[in-house]
Formats: sequence, C-alpha cells, structure tokens
Amino acid sequence: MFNFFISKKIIYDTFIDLGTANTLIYKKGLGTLINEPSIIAYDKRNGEKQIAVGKQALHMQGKAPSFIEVKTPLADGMVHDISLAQTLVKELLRGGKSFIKDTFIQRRGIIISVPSDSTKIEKSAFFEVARAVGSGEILLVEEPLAAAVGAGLDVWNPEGKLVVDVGCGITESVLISMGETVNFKSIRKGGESCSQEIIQYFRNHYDFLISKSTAEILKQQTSIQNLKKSHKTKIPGFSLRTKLPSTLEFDYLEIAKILLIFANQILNLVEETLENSPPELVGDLYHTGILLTGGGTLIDGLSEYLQFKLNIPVIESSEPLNGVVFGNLKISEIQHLFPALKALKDF
Ligand SMILES: Nc1ncnc2c1ncn2[C@@H]1O[C@H](COP(=O)(O)OP(=O)(O)OP(=O)(O)O)[C@@H](O)[C@H]1O
Repeated sequence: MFNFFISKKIIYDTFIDLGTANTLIYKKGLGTLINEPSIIAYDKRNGEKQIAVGKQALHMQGKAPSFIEVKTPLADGMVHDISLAQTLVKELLRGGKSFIKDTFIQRRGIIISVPSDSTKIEKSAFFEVARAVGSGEILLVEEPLAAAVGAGLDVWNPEGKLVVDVGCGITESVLISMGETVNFKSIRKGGESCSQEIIQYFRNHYDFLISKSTAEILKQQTSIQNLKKSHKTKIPGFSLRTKLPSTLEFDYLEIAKILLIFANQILNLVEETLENSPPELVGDLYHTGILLTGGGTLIDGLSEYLQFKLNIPVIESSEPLNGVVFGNLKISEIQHLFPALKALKDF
C-alpha cells in the first residue's frame, strides 16, 4: 500500500493528465509545460533506440520505414506499459527545459488523474508514472471530477452533476455530489474507436484503404446534425481493386452514420448511469445539466443530439482538452474540501 499523507502543508504544484492520445503536464507558476501526443518512436536496428517523442513521433506514424516502430504506452485510457509511459513523460519533460533537474520542485507534490473506472492495479500504474516525474507526494484524482472543476462546476454543493468525459480510449459518465463520485458507468472506447470504424468502413464498402490521419480529419469535419443533407467529397487512399493510389468520392452522411452509432453508445451510458442513481440527484440535472468534456465530445452536433434525446440541458466544457489539469490546479488550492481525495489514499 502506498503511503499518502494529505496535508494542507503539501504544496501540489505539478499536474499530469496522462491520456491515451495526449499527455498534458502543467506546473503552477510556469503554465502548460507539455501538451503532446502520448507516443514514442524507436529505431529497432541495433537494439531499441528511442528517436522521437510526442508530435515528432506522431508525424512518423504510418510513414516511417519498417525499422522504426511507433509505440503508445496507454490503451483504453489505462497505462499498459509503465516503463514506456515513464520514458514518455521523462523525455517530454527533457524537451521542456530544466524542470527535471530542479530538485526543489521535485520535492513538491504532484497530482495525476486516473479514470474513475480504474482498478487498484491500474491506479498504481499511474502512480508509478508520476513517480518518474518527481519524488514529492503524489495524489490521484479522478479525471471526470478534475474536468468538472476545471470547467468551473461547483461540485461541492449537495446537488447532482453529471460529467460525460469522452477521451481517446475511454468514455465515462459520472454522477457527482458534494465533491464525490456517487455513481459511474464507463466503456473502454472513445474517439479512437470512431476513427477505426471509419477506416474499417472504407475497407469493407469500397475496398479502399485510408490512413489514420485521414480518418481523424473526416471525423473532425463531419456533423451528426442535418443527417438528411447530402454533401459529397473526395479522399486520397489506396484502392485494393486497382492496387493503385487513388481518390474516392463519398458522402459525409456515410461518416455521420458511423459517428451516430458512437453518439448512441454515449447516450446508453448516460441512461444506464441515471437509471441506477438516487432520484433526488437525477432530478437536479434538469437545472444543473450534463457537462460534456474530453476531446471526443468535440464531434460536431453531439451535444445537441444528447440534449434532444435526454431532454436535459447539455453544456460543452470550455476546456474539453485541458480541463483535467486546470481542475487539478484548482483542487490543489482547496484540497480540504475534498473528502473523495482522502478516500483515494488507500487505493
Ligand atoms: N474536433 C474534434 N472532433 C472530434 N473528435 C476530436 C476532435 N478533436 C479531438 N478529438 C478526439 O479527441 C480524442 C482525444 O481526446 P483527449 O485528449 O481528451 O483524450 P485522452 O485524454 O488522450 O484519452 P483518454 O482519456 O481516453 O485516455 C481523440 O480521439 C481525438 O480524435
């Protein structure tokens, strides 16, 4: 068991959001030190030599020769390779000036966020990654709670607040009251699964291969509103029929239908959360609304769709990608208000 002692005297000044797609590290007084993709590229010749991290490594994905391997330390929202994740944060910080060398900073506290759905073992993996950043106290805070605080929600009062956090690899629907998680449901899929579905769709329906970055662009350009309005476009790729590079004409409506399937999975998750929650807190949502956060909620038309289906106000976070670190910054200033944080000390 890890020894946590949560005291008002500990100054937590470093905040880590280690995500499947993106890693953010924020330092009080310095601002955002790191905001980079969670990805590392290795040269497999003569043993494994790390050659790029973050954005540089992302640019190599799918384009590098076969001796370069691009790896991600997280999958489905969880750390699946601790040592790789430690290397990622250390190397990203090494590019972030002298942060690691500052021993005074290292003795201060670090807050790292974890999915609400993580097991003890999964939490301890996040803990080990934070340990690679500094030797001070480490506090774990659930991501949706931090994101809610980061978005400016008053989570302390005895009123139900529902946070829907759609990341790259995990989607969580969490009911919060008085600074604690009352109920949650999650699925271990997020924005990444939509991109994979888009790639699969073109392969299955057109024998046409597209890159992950093309799928990502299509996802960001498609709206799930106006599902009757046709809008055709062309994309580059590789035809399995002609065995040649080619372009393909298709309708954005086809992508919208794929995104709508994901929107309905989010809708089901919210409905399941509400079904098993105290009715008093659920009733509060008619005026507190549902907060959408995480990069996956940026699907155009998602908030309107959920609001229409649930008949509850749906609010888009002003900080869908940075809300977790900003929330933990605020939490570091008011720790004594969070009984839930103390509960995490015995994970
Ligand atoms: N404009 C956009 N439209 C649709 N999806 C988007 C948009 N911008 C980003 N995304 C998606 O957001 C996801 C990344 O979000 P985020 O950074 O919150 O995830 P993460 O914290 O890394 O992942 P997780 O919490 O699952 O570990 C990616 O799947 C990305 O495709």
